[in-house]
Amino acid sequence: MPCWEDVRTWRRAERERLISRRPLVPRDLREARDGIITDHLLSLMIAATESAPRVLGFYWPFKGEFDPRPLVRMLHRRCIRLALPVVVERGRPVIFREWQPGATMVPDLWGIPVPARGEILLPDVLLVPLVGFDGCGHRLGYGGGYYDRTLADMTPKPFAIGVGFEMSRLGTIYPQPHDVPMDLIVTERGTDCARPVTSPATKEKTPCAVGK
Ligand SMILES: Nc1nc2c(c(=O)[nH]1)N(C=O)[C@@H](CNc1ccc(C(=O)N[C@@H](CCC(=O)O)C(=O)O)cc1)CN2
Ligand SMILES: Nc1ncnc2c1ncn2[C@@H]1O[C@H](COP(=O)(O)OP(=O)(O)OP(=O)(O)O)[C@@H](O)[C@H]1O
Repeated sequence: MPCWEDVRTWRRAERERLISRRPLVPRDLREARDGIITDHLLSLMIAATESAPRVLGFYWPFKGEFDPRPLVRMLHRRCIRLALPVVVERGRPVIFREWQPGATMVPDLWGIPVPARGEILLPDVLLVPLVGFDGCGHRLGYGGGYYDRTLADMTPKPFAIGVGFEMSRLGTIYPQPHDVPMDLIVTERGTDCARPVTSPATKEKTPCAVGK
């Protein structure tokens, strides 16, 4: 494994490359791709499986991320509670504040809207945006380490679903000890996971299906 200094330099360049490619995809293709991912996630979440949430942590999309808002509006109608990550301190885990349709939003440090108020919740399933990812469920984010710190800190650990696009797939992200792998990756091609997953409900190890 290369040293962390080299990995950090490589990650910075890869992030820039991957983020700059996202807006180049024509809008109609992006919308179609988001629709397919929404359908995959909806089937995962309404099935009685390890990925059916009581409280779903999602994110407010920025920089061309998959838009989970149509999905969460459907889940809200099914009485699933929803929460958004809020950075309360740089370099610390995020908290999750409840979000409901029509909630008053305020911009965070990066201009990402977060709920102005709301109960602090502990999601049992988490949607995590991917800047890049590899076939072992490792992800590249924006470089702040927020999701890694948050997942390392949460007990019980939520079922983490990385959401991204096939164009962001990498051979490896050169995983480091602090990188927390996703339990499942969802792209427009389907679900992808190379390791056994632990159900938050049963804590039993279940073989991870690679379904397309
Ligand atoms: N939609 C969304 N919301 C989210 C996240 C996310 O990844 N996506 N977060 C997940 O963490 C948290 C916000 N964290 C962020 C961390 C860094 C940057 C960012 O763009 N940072 C630098 C580059 C950092 C570096 O390379 O050192 C930049 O301004 O370009 C943005 C958000 C919580 N909310
Ligand atoms: N659990 C942790 N405790 C302390 N520092 C951490 C932890 N997890 C990650 N970091 C630090 O965060 C920094 C960014 O890590 P990394 O490059 O993996 O970010 P990322 O996964 O792309 O970002 P994000 O998780 O915000 O999307 C690194 O310097 C790393 O050491």
